Amino acid sequence: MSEDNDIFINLATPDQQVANSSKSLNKLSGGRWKDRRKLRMLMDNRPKTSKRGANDEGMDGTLGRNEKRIKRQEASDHQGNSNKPTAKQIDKTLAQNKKANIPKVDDQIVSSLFTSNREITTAENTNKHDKDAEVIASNAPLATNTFSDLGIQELLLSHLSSKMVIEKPTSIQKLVIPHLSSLKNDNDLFIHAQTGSGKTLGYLLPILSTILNMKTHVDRKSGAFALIIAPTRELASQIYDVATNLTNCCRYLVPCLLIGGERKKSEKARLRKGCNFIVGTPGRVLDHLQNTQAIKEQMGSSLRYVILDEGDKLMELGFEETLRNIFEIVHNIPIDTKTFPKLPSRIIHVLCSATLKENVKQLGSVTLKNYKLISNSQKIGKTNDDSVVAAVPDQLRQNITIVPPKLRLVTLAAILNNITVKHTKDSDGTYRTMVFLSCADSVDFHFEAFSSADSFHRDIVEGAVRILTKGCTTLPCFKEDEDPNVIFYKLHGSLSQQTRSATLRHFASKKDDTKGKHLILFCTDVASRGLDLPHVGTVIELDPPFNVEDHLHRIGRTARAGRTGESILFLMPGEEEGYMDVIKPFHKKGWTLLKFDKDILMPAFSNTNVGRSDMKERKKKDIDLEWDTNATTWHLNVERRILEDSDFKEVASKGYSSHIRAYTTHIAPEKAIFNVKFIHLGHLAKSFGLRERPKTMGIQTSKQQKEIGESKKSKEGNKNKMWRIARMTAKDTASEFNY
Ligand SMILES: Nc1ncnc2c1ncn2[C@@H]1O[C@H](COP(=O)(O)OP(=O)(O)OP(=O)(O)O)[C@@H](O)[C@H]1O
Repeated sequence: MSEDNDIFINLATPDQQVANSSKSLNKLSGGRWKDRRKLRMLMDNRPKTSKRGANDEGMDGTLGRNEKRIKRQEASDHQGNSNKPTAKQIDKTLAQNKKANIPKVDDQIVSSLFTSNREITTAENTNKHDKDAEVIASNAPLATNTFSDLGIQELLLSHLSSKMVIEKPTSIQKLVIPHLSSLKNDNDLFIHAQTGSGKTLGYLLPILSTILNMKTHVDRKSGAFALIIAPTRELASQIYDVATNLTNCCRYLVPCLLIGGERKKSEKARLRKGCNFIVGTPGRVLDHLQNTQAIKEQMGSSLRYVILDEGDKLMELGFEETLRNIFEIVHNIPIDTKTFPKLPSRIIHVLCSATLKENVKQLGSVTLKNYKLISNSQKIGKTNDDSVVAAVPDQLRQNITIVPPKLRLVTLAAILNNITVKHTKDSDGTYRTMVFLSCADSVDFHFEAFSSADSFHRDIVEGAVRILTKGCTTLPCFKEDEDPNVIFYKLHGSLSQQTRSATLRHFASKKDDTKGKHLILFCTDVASRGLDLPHVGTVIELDPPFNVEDHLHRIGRTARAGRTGESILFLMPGEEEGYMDVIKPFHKKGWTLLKFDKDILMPAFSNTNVGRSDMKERKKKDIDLEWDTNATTWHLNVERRILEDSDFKEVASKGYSSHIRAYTTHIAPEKAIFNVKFIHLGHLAKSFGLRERPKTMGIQTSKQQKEIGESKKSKEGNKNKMWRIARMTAKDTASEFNY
């Protein structure tokens, strides 16, 4: 199939064909969208009073609006075409609009959100969630076992129960703790378990317990017993926090954190003072091993455990060489078995991963000797590249919504609105929502779109954490005279380490300024791995994940350690609907298909009155409680901001362009599902508040074309040009999008 053929797949829909039969329709531009709509309806022979269908080609003919419209159409057809406007009438209406001095908006066609959308083909949910079935949380602590049964040292037992409120082990801890605590088992370990099943305590507890059980005097000068390496700074910091929490019961043992973005000098000073657990990212750990003498001295007599957390991600991010170098140095440090005879006589390697992929096996062959695989084999599914991935926790409620590209932003607003209404109005509990996006620029756009519509917000962490204040109306449930109770956050790899850390700290905090609020974090996949943020209630995947593992890790930020949680995956109509077959094996408990209009937009935009941002006070006659009108007004407010604010327009254009480029990086086996050629790019631009695709994406001015001497390429369509540019840049920038 040619590229052109592919591209046109999503352009023609039955409604459009009808609409396009009237040539002059395409010429409608300028004036108010309502006037153009009226005119368009007149030309379609629709009665004046008719409302737009929720989704003219929507799922199951949703809401019956489409049906009603067709009936009206049939009735008027029956009466003959006497109502059909003549070309003269159309010209007259346009002239009247002109005469009335109706402002033109950039001379662009402001398309409606609810028309010309691609048909949703999924009529039936083939993996339906059974609401009445009994669900046992699969990553919860076990009722019948205790840490004492597993031989955990007494000091630690009382600390776990009194200070950390952890009483019973999870299933993976039950398997790992005895193995790592016993001197008889000196084979390496491969820990493979569901998200949120407590892997961190699974390896930290037995190591600390073994050290305390030695009954030998130990302090920070005794040396480093364990080296723990994680792929991201956030995850390394989190493991460090857990280690610090645990060692609060024996403060003479000290953990140390080595991550990029922090001052190396102070890390060196800490290493010189002595530490017993080194936690870090691969690059920084290697840097110290090569340049800081103190770290090697720390490891001389004591190092017995090397842990690689999120092994598959370490390999995916290209750390193999760095890890090889780390191991070469570490293995060359001679072990003194006499000082601590009750520790293993060799270094035990532990590899943690929720995925058993070829690259992890490769890492295993570099690092593990005679390893034992510890996993919960009943909860495993296979991906299309034959990797084995732990399935979704049973108690996680998955939802999927198929949303046309034009409606993605407003549907997201509606979901955030509905969660805010449900969880913050009558509760003082904090509710956390994470929204996953494909790239940093898209995170920036969504953060700005929701948090800085007007002056009603206050920065808490400069440019990355914003609390909304009285008067803000970015979500339909906000009332001008009430505090919105919402804080927005953003997190991606282009922010400084200080900002990233401060943002996560605030998002995770349980203090007064977050109490009773809805905390909403827009983030890239930098937040998908291993992060254990307290009580994340909902995970929204606005952009589809780049592979199944990422999907499972993203949604794994909720429903952790037996708690409940829900996630919502956005897919676009058409090829993307096929993604449900890809993730089906991992969702043993099924999912619920949400209709974007009936289940999401209607509850958010009914019985409210979204005011136009360009009108201070609304006249009574303008008040329209129809949900679709409110949704359209909300979207037009965003579009208007973009037209008026050139900085915001740039953020939106960058967000859109990077989003498209990121989209082209979907893995080869999923290209039949996620292919930029299938997307209606103009409609997608709308979800970034843009009324047309940014020119820089694929349209070169004639001057630019001359400059680069590419006159031949002028024959190339805009869409193909953009696709070509995207393909060219995708290769170089792939990693930038995920992190
Ligand atoms: N035995 C337990 N009882 C109750 N809570 C626990 C227990 N063990 C761990 N937890 C809690 O469970 C949460 C998840 O733990 P952890 O981050 O180690 O999971 P994980 O398996 O590493 O998840 P991921 O694969 O997503 O990284 C943490 O908040 C932790 O405090």
